[in-house]
Amino acid sequence: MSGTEKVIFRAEHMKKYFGATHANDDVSITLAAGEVRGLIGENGSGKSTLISMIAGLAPRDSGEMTMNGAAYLPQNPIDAGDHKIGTVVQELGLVDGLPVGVNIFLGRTKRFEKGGVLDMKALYQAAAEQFEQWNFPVFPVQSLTGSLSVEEKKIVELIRALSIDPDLLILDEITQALSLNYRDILFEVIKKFRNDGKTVLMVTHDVEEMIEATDSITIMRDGKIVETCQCDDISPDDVKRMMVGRDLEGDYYRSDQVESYEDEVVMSVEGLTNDAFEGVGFDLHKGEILGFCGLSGAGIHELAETLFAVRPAWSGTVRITKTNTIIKSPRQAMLEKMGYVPKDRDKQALMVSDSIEDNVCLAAVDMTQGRLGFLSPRRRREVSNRVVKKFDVKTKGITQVISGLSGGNRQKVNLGRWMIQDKEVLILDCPTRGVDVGVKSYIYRSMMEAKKQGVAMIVVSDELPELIGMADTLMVMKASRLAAVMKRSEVFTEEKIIEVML
Ligand SMILES: Nc1ncnc2c1ncn2[C@@H]1O[C@H](COP(=O)(O)OP(=O)(O)OP(=O)(O)O)[C@@H](O)[C@H]1O
Repeated sequence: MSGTEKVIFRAEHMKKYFGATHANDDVSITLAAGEVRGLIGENGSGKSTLISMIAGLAPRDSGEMTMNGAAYLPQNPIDAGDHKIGTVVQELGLVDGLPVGVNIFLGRTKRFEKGGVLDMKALYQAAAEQFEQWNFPVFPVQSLTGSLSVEEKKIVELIRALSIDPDLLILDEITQALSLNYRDILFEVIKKFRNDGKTVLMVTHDVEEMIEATDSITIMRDGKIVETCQCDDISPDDVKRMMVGRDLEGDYYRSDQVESYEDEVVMSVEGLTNDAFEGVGFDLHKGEILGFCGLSGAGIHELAETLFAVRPAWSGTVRITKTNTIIKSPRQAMLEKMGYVPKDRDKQALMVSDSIEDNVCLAAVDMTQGRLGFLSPRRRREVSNRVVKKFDVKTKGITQVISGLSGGNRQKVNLGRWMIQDKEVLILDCPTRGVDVGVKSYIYRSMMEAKKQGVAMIVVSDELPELIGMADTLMVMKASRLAAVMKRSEVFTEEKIIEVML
């Protein structure tokens, strides 16, 4: 920032330890009014830790902060809100058992009290108005929050942060949870903040997106800030190099432009229907990467759940052709050599209070049995260490509890525990959500290796470049139905796909 700009927020010499881990090591950052600042760094570099201290979620060990010119030491997120700082954190921070409207004003319901009683009608009305004010479709504000999708929950968190009328809005990896239509609305919100002279601090692992959306970028590495640069003078490769401290070589995605897989059909889906989609049918071939995309509400994430029988089908079948088995439960799916990585890693996939070892071995139980069929502690350790090593999980060891890992490192465990197994069909819902550029390219390489060995993959994703870069076949869903099937050789372009999606 230049010397003439008004400083809105300042943090100086912030330090935070978790045991021996120095998560923030003398971090200083200054944000100006009307500035959109990006914060980027590898998984575990300390971004969320910094945000937690600013948002009043975690106390600092040392360091000073000011907000709007006054000393700032938030006791909790409500206190941060009172100082005009609104934050959307990386992990979902809503109470599932409360209505959407109540979550939006949680801890701030006093203004809806009349004679000591909450005026729920006024609260719901105000919640609906918040959605309208920011041009989001109004969600059912009286419904329980637990009934919403991951994406919808993120929007509720965003609306909650916006409802405090913040001078500083902090967004920790929100875009990766959103489909294109909601991303567009979010970018309009960010523009409005800039135009109104307010400030945004945003974290995303998508370097191109960050350069597009922000004015300047602060880069973190190993708990320290290494650089802050203006977006006008910087390329995506520059940012990546500063993040990892070296050049990242090679392309992310596969280079061939023709679909390539075997004739053998490994899974056949017919007329699959439930509350989220209708009449979905396709064949999945050995070694095929089959991508699914669609706007929010198209049903792609629910389809992934249904293929693995986590969500019931009302009609239709998912059949594994080799054994002619119709999949009716996740257990049966696992026995039929299927694996599933859900989008909601903390609620649907991982046991966050348990260790890396327990989480790996739950999914890879077949690999951890000894000769007599009992669980072998030695094999459990071997398999867990293999995941940590192969996926470069930043941790002190396999006994570390998942909740102590950064978001991206949790995702590495979530994905790695399936990818090390001898599976024939993998269903990957947003496989690279929250992982940094280096790990992303490793995941894509692992997918290509698995493909060569004949593993068939269904990749559901909100990232079109990822699907365009990796899929043999792309299925575009619209309004709960399959709207188009495209082959790699037809050359997928974002324009073509978006045209079908809209
Ligand atoms: N509650 C905790 N207990 C122990 N260690 C923690 C805890 N929270 C974070 N850490 C450690 O602090 C370091 C920084 O983590 P942080 O979540 O800030 O990284 P990040 O840059 O946000 O990563 P990501 O991109 O993966 O979200 C990591 O090594 C992480 O394991």
